[in-house]
Amino acid sequence: MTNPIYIDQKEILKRYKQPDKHTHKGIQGHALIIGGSYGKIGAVSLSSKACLKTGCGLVTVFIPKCGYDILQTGIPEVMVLTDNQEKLISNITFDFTPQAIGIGPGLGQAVETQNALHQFLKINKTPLVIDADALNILSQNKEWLSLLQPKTILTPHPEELERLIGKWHSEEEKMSMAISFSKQYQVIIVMKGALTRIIDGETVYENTTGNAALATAGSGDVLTGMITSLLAQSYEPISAAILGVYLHGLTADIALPETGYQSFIASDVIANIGKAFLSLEKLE
Ligand SMILES: NC(=O)C1=CN([C@@H]2O[C@H](COP(=O)(O)OP(=O)(O)OC[C@H]3O[C@@H](n4cnc5c(N)ncnc54)[C@H](O)[C@@H]3O)[C@@H](O)[C@H]2O)[C@@H](O)CC1
Ligand SMILES: Nc1ncnc2c1ncn2[C@@H]1O[C@H](COP(=O)(O)OP(=O)(O)O)[C@@H](O)[C@H]1O
Ligand SMILES: [Mg+2]
Repeated sequence: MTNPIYIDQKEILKRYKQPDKHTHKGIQGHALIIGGSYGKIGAVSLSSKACLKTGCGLVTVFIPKCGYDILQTGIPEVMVLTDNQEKLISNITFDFTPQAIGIGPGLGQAVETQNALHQFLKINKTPLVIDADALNILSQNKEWLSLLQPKTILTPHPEELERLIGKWHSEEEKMSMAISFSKQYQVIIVMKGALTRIIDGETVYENTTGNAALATAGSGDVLTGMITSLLAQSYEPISAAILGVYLHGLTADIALPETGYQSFIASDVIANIGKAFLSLEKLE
């Protein structure tokens, strides 16, 4: 493995763009988050709220019918489209053009949902973040990987990564398998874990923020929303991944003195996104 590029303040300030003071919600990016199934609507709630709080102008979710009231009352700022099915997604349709899509949090892996993902991937040309069950479905149908647009962002945790690229026997082997996979399918891999690395072909980035407080349900769903938001705001895919991972980790570093490791939850990531952005502005 070549030496990684550290994702630190210097790397972030090269990429971070302050919003234009004349901007408006119509040009600040419209993101679509697709996911959820019965019992896992929370994953979409977390992801879509994080998406809004990371600065895009509009967020729509596409979820099964059972999540409609939950989303509309829980996060009134988010717009909601529903599938025909009550408990799962079976046919992904929407009548607008988002600037970025995040798919997978809480999605489940029902056969109908697998078919819906397949049909979606066949026609999708929008910048895309793929997480959680959407990754698991791809792992079971590896021939669909060739449908992905170049620079699609995949965000696996270690178990999802293993399902996707196969078993490794050493850290070196893991890295070389991930690099080969990234090159073969031209995808960006956010390899999540206690240490998060981002693979873009031969180039490897290593994050410097975050701590064990992030080992909590839904923190990855939040990351998906954050990266999708940055992608919708016209960041290049690699910059959206780098900035998203850095800000996500920073929220836990900022909150730790108040929450400790134990009481920090995914909603605390969302609550601290503002402070994470403000700390970048101070550095400029
Ligand atoms: N509130 C909600 O609705 C939540 C929904 N979630 C959804 O639940 C579905 C299943 O996702 P899960 O990730 O829980 O299930 P998975 O079966 O994909 O992964 C869980 C397993 O992965 C391994 N793992 C995870 N992080 C690891 C690390 N850093 N090092 C080593 N091993 C690690 C562990 O063995 C763990 O038991 C997804 O769709 C996800 O989005 C979860 O995100 C939890 C919260
Ligand atoms: N010990 C840790 N130190 C730093 N970051 C961690 C640690 N454990 C988990 N994380 C981060 O938390 C997130 C967990 O994502 P994921 O496993 O997908 O959670 P979920 O599916 O529950 O939302 C990832 O961004 C990961 O890098
Ligand atoms: Mg996850």
